[in-house]
Parts: sequence; structure tokens; C-alpha cells
Amino acid sequence: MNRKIAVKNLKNKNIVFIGFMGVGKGTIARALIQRTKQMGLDTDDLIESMENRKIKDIFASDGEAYFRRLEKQTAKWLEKSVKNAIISTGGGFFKVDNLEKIGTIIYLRSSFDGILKRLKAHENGDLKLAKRPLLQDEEKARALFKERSCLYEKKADVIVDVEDRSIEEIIHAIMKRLNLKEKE
Ligand SMILES: Nc1ncnc2c1ncn2[C@@H]1O[C@H](COP(=O)(O)OP(=O)(O)OP(=O)(O)O)[C@@H](O)[C@H]1O
Ligand SMILES: O=C(O)C1=C[C@@H](O)[C@@H](O)[C@H](O)C1
Repeated sequence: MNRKIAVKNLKNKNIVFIGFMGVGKGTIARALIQRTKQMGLDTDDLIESMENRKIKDIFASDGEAYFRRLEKQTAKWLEKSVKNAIISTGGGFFKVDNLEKIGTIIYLRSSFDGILKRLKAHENGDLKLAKRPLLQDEEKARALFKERSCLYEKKADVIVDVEDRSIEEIIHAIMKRLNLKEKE
């Protein structure tokens, strides 16, 4: 484990997953929650509960800038009030100012085509695509992915490649890297 992670773990024991829409942040967070028996949160879900409406409706009625303000508000609350949790985030959440104060940041990395292939193959893939406003136009989403790829890497304490890897393989890699123990 590198020094940056060791220092962070002393201060704040959250694990924060970042990465592009559909890369598997929610899926991997839930699998890790099952193995470690820690509690979990998802920033998109928190925002939908706080606003009592879906993200696509927030974007449609109040626009992206308003949604980004809600992400910042959520980030402040996470830093101040949440410990020992496994946190999955929206695809643009990594831009909040205090991300590194929330916990150890894990970037789940895949190519754009890898993400699309998986979403299209999945039974609820269409629903997944429909509920993310920034995934509606494939070429725009590809450009956003290109713009963000190296920004995700810069924010990450740990990068985990997820393309063509099973959930089990990914969880194994994360638990080994962060020295996490399985709980009965
Ligand atoms: N390693 C994997 N192997 C197979 N399928 C996976 C894997 N990771 C994720 N998936 C599938 O890919 C889809 C997208 O995953 P998920 O919803 O967890 O992504 P996400 O990053 O949380 O997306 P968003 O940010 O848009 O909420 C889901 O249908 C999920 O079941
Ligand atoms: O990548 C993004 O900027 C977004 C991803 C989703 O998880 C949602 O947070 C929202 O649709 C914005």
C-alpha cells in the first residue's frame, strides 16, 4: 500500500468509487459491501432522494449547473458526516473540490467502447442509457469520456482496470490492494 493511502485511511475510512457512467461503480460498490459488510451510499441516489425526483428530471427542469451544485452539497455532507462507508458516485462527481477529503479514491477504468458494449449487452441496458442525460448522444458521450479520462486518473489513489474482468476478479483486486478483510 502506498503512503498516500495509508495516511488517508487513518483520517477517514470511506472508499470512493469514481469513473465514467456505466463503468460499474454501483455494481462493484455493492459487491464490496457484501464482502466487507460495510455500509454503502450512492451520490446519485442521495441526490434523487434529497430532491424527490429523478436525475433526468433534475437536468430537464433545472439544468446541469443546478445538479452540479447538489453534488457539491452532497460532497460536503459526506466529508463532514460519513465514515467507514463504501461510496459510489455519479460520473461527474469527481470534480467536487473536496473529493480527496472524503476517502480513498478508486478509479474504475475501461475504454468507452468497453462500457457501451457492456451496457448494450445487459438486459436493463436501455433503461440505464435512458436515465443518464449525458449518455443520450453517443458521440458527445465519447467526447466527454475522452476529456475526462486523464482527469479521473489524476484524482485516483488507486486505478483498477475493469474491462473484460468479472465482478469477482475486480473485487479480489480491490481487496488485495486496500488490504480489506472479508467479514462473515
Ligand atoms: N465487471 C462486470 N461484469 C459484468 N457486468 C458488469 C460489471 N460491472 C458492471 N456490470 C454491469 O454494467 C452495467 C452498469 O453498471 P453500473 O450501473 O454499476 O455502473 P455505474 O458506473 O454505477 O453507472 P452510473 O454512474 O451511470 O450509475 C450494469 O448493468 C451492471 O450489471
Ligand atoms: O457523468 C456525469 O456527469 C453524470 C453521470 C450520472 O451518474 C449522473 O450523476 C448524471 O447523469 C451526470
